[in-house]
Amino acid sequence: MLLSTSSKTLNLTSPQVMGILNLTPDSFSDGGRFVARDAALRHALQMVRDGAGIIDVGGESTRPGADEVGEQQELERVVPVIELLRAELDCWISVDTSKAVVMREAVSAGADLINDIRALREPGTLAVAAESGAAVCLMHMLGQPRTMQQAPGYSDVTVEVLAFLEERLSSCEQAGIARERICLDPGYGFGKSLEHNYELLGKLGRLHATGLPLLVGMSRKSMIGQLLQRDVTERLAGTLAAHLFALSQGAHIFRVHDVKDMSDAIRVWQQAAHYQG
Ligand SMILES: Nc1nc2[nH]c(SCC(=O)O)nc2c(=O)[nH]1
Repeated sequence: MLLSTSSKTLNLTSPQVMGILNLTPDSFSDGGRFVARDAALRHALQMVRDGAGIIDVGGESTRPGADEVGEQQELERVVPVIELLRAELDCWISVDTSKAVVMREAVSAGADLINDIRALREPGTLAVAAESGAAVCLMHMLGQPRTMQQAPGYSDVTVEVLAFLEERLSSCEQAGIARERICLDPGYGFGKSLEHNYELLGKLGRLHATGLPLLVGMSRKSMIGQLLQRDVTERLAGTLAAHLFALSQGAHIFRVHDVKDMSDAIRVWQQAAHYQG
């Protein structure tokens, strides 16, 4: 299984860890720690040393209830950092954004993957993604971050998430984005109740129907915190368990804050899986 841009390819026969680099002062789990550019670079370098194959750079917090960030502010947060990372790192760089202009400038600055929680539904984003040549992650979200957790409802969450992703996939293909450039993400915590999230994790294998790589992101999220009644600094064990379950269901890319721990967990899991009958 591969994920490609117009000029390079990511080998997904081995699980890939995507390290989260939040450049937003209100990010719920490390808000404000990495706003300074040199701190951002140091953290990214450490995540690569710890096993990250992708660094995900985000300039807008999309935790439940978060307010939107303006275009100029998001550009000023992410573009200089992507330029800095590009100059120092060989790994893939993704930009976590839903804005067309941020996608365009981030890819020009060296981003390899457009990670869009709104699955290229915002104005101009399909065209920008298509002409950028970057890889794309299409994620399911019900509603918008400000209100998505108020009363999410589905008749069958897995069926509806799969249908949404297949619809976005066909929109991408019509826009000229080749399937080899696309990975899919069920969007844990984005318009889902606790039960919806765990049903979607338990049935994650259903999303292989698309034949595309799967990216999952559950790191320190409320689906861990609510179940365990743990605050955000106490969610590592739950985070690792959830992502190893996704690995057992064939997921390919794991978007986490704690890269070293996730890399260690994957190695131990793979060592045993190697001997599985
Ligand atoms: N593809 C993808 N991108 C994301 N960006 C965020 S921001 C909220 C947080 O990290 O809690 N979550 C995700 C996710 O689950 N998947």
